[in-house]
Amino acid sequence: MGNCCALLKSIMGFATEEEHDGRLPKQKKVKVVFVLGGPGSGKGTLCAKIVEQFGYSHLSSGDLLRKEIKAGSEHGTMIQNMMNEGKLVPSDITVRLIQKAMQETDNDKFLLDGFPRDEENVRTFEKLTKIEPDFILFLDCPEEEMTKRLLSRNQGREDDNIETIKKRFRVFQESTLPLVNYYASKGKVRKVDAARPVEDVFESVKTIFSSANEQGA
Ligand SMILES: Nc1ncnc2c1ncn2[C@@H]1O[C@H](COP(=O)(O)OP(=O)(O)OP(=O)(O)O)[C@@H](O)[C@H]1O
Ligand SMILES: Nc1ccn([C@H]2C[C@H](O)[C@@H](COP(=O)(O)O)O2)c(=O)n1
Ligand SMILES: [Mg+2]
Repeated sequence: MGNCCALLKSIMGFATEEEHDGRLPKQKKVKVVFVLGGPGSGKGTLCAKIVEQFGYSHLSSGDLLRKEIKAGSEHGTMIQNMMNEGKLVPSDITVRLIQKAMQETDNDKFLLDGFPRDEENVRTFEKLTKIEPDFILFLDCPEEEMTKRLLSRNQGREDDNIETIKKRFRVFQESTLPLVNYYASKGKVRKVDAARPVEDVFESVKTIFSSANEQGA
């Protein structure tokens, strides 16, 4: 590797082409599950349970972005403005945060919660990590139920207000659902009815992860 590439890698925290091959730097071969669903469908709630039972590490892209805002990083204000508008943050920023978190986590199994959200997220993730997801867990829930959950979540999220929630639903419909359909056409989507009580949803999720374990997926 040339000095220039090494320098770029140390500054930007990403691997050069020759290091890729489906692995993170340090030759880490990883399993990735994308956890998708509308705002308030229960992604974070279910991920916490999957971590406990199946030993994955949970990376929420929304949480990583919120950490950037809190840390007062270079992009913090822009990220905050985008989030308050229910818009998506540029993929380069989100993917680098995910990549860095994966590199810093001593595990080879990751749940990417709320990622990818659009086609640009997918393209950037593939380009920078060369990782293909094992499968997509899709939490299917009607907007009416998700709205009720978000308005009573009470975690101090500025985007949990009815105007922003409507914008987030629109982004989900227009940018994220087409991705779910794309992965479904490749047989990669495991869809769960998420409008039921948490324990019932988790029963379905457990079946999916147990079967993935058996198949070595
Ligand atoms: N199956 C469920 N039934 C009832 N309430 C639920 C269920 N799953 C999650 N909740 C509650 O709904 C709220 C939203 O859940 P959660 O934060 O897990 O959703 P999310 O998909 O991660 O949302 P976001 O996309 O906004 O991050 C939380 O208050 C959570 O406790
Ligand atoms: N891949 C992502 C994930 C999240 N964001 C932004 C936009 C979302 O409205 C916000 C909150 O995400 P959540 O915690 O609900 O998953 O974060 C993004 O731009 N790109
Ligand atoms: Mg969440």
